[in-house]
Amino acid sequence: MQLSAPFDDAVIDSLIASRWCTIEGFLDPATTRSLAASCRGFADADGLQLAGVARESRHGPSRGDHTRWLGDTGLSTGEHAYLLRLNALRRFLSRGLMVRMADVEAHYALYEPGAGYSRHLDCPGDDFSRIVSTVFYLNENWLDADGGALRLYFDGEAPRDIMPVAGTLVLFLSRYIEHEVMTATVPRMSIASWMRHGSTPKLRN
Ligand SMILES: O=C(O)CCC(=O)C(=O)O
Ligand SMILES: [Fe+2]
Repeated sequence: MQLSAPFDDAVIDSLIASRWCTIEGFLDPATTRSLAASCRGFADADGLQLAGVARESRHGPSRGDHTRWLGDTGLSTGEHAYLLRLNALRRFLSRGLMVRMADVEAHYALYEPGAGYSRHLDCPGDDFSRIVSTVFYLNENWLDADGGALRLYFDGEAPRDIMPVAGTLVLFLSRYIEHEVMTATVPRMSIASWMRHGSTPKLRN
């Protein structure tokens, strides 16, 4: 797959109609594998930190993932490819949704077995600078029995579970979709990203 492969207009239609969608094969398998190896490497070298909400808050959502922001210490080839593709998607969505998203922020996340992230919105307090949330999954050979779904909640409808399978990118409108990371029985790796209005400082949580 080319990094410059076009995105399907159905992505825009789904985001408008349902406020979420998935893109399969967002990156090629080799790049996806290299990102998984980097995430594992950071974990092994103590290069991930317990995420902000877990460290700082006794109220609000509880969260057990360990994270590392992309770009804090330069970019690997795989990270560069990921951010190129994500920024192409940001420009595509900005046009399609007619919302100016100027910026992305992205972090690796590793959930060890038993860790989750309770039901929450990605817009803490009154900060609505995050417009679109995306999560790119890095887990090859994931089984339903491993758990670890991302559960999306909707008013008056059954929740939807997305399995964190390598190559899948899930997208949703940050302001509207409450969601939860269910615990897994094996380590669960991803890159969570947000497309934002560019005018406010990054949230870093
Ligand atoms: O990993 C996921 O599926 C979702 C992560 C999430 O909700 C977050 O980082 O805010
Ligand atoms: Fe979230």
